Amino acid sequence: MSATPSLPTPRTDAGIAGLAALLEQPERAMLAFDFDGVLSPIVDDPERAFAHPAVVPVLARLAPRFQALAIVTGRPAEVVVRLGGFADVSALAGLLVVGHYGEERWDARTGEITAPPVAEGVESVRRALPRLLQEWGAPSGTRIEDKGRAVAVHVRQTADPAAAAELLNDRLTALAHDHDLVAQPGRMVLELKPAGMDKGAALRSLVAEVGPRGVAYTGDDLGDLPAYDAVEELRGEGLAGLLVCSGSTEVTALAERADLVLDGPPGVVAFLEALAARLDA
Ligand SMILES: O=P(O)(O)OC[C@H]1O[C@H](O[C@H]2O[C@H](CO)[C@@H](O)[C@H](O)[C@H]2O)[C@H](O)[C@@H](O)[C@@H]1O
Repeated sequence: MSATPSLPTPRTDAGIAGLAALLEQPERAMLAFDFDGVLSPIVDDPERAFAHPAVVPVLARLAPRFQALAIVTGRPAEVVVRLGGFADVSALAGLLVVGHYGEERWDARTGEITAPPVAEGVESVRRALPRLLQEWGAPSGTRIEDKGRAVAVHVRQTADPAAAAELLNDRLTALAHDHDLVAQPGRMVLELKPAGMDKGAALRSLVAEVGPRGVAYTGDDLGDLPAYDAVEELRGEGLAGLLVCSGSTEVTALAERADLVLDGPPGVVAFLEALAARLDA
């Protein structure tokens, strides 16, 4: 017989209260997750960033227990649904997926995506980028990811990602501003996206819609910091909150603020399995 996995103890009082609220009233709590680096291990090719194999099974165990499960991603919602394998999983029929930092919403029941029109600047940037990257001397391995509603420039596959980011990030940020876009830094990536939406606004909007008493958010990257801010604000408004970090050596800003730091996507899966086991016990 296998032993029930043990739940880690959050390192803050607020986190201990947040986890207790999830365990005491899961039917009044929402679990929200980032995708890349949290539910899916970081890989070189964004198109191959499939969810950790244990993610769908454990989310399917948790879904009937919790008021809501949500994914809040910087990716297009459709991409995350595909890479995650979330479509057509009956236990996940209520899964909430918001893409592009909250601009897009996937409906699990119909498979449809709701979104505003694409910002004009995105098309101009998409056209200009290949030539500009060449002019700026972007090193071999620099990759453009056309996200439809945003454009990302990846340096993970260059020989020296830090040097490539040093060369490109200020230029890309100026380019974003010239086209009424904003620059969103991430793990060896800089994204040019429309202003006005971030994961904090997206999470608050989900909380307003679902109405939980407790919320846990798990992130790993700089784009998740506004969601951390939102959880802290919600705590101030009386909700129980748990800040979870999928830890890495690439970004440490979340680990400094988190109640619970886990060891990357395998650590996130182990935590969710322990949560499910505790609720099943
Ligand atoms: O909000 P997220 O779901 O975390 O999306 C953030 C970015 O994730 C992707 O890039 C990251 O993951 C890639 C695949 O593992 C990796 O190659 C890259 O270095 C990471 O930055 C995605 O490609 C970006 O568009 C997202 O903005």
